[in-house]
Amino acid sequence: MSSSPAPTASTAPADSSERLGLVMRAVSLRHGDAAETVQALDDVDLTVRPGELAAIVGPSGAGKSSLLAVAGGLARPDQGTVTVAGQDMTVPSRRTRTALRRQHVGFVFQSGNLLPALTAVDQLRLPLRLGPRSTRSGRDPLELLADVGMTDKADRRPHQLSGGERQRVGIARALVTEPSVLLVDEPTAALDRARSHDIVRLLAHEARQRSVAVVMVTHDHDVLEYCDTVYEMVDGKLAASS
Ligand SMILES: Nc1ncnc2c1ncn2[C@@H]1O[C@H](COP(=O)(O)OP(=O)(O)OP(=O)(O)O)[C@@H](O)[C@H]1O
Repeated sequence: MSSSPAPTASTAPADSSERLGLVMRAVSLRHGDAAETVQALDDVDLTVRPGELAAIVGPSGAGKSSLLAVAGGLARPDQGTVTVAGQDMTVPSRRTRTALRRQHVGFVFQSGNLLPALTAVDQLRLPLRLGPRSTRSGRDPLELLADVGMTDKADRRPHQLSGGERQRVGIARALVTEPSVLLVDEPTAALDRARSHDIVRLLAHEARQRSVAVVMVTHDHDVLEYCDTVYEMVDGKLAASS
């Protein structure tokens, strides 16, 4: 783990480089109803700058998935502010949030979440077609597959790929629209130790190379050495890990 940039779970005003990444301030989210309420996020502050790979660790039920959902505009917080590339991800309109998400956010899931019928290169072409006009030029899918070491498997479907290869395609797919923020949920859950290291090294490399702010939820303490910052989440509260 490198020592810079320093963890920034603070309420200081965002500078211009912060604004290009992810900024969450005093964010709270409750699930449930009046009878039973869970405080999934409790006054969370988080800044992830472009080029930074931030890891979030913590026990099951701590609120990690809730944090990713709010950061990507999938859920609206009860309180607080969330910006991605300076855009407000908490606006009431679901349609606006979807458009912002497609333009500025990429998601990587546990096991790639690829569409079974599509070849690797078509997995990357699809978000370019679905995205807003500004993302349609995006990155060249074949070039991006080359960057993640998948050139020779561009025409394979997911069932013809290993777990690590599927995850590489999932990462390339998330990057093809040139997002400002990448939200990554347990990318190594289905991988052995060597593949896990490869994948997180790749994420760190891509974050720096493309100036993307990456938030990775993980249970895998083995891969934290590749992360710039590590946060711990417990009972909805986020703290910089010592
Ligand atoms: N839709 C929901 N309705 C009610 N409670 C929910 C809902 N989604 C999550 N919760 C609760 O909110 C809390 C935080 O859940 P969350 O999924 O964010 O945790 P997590 O840290 O991602 O857990 P895990 O590591 O097991 O995936 C938990 O107590 C969970 O039971």
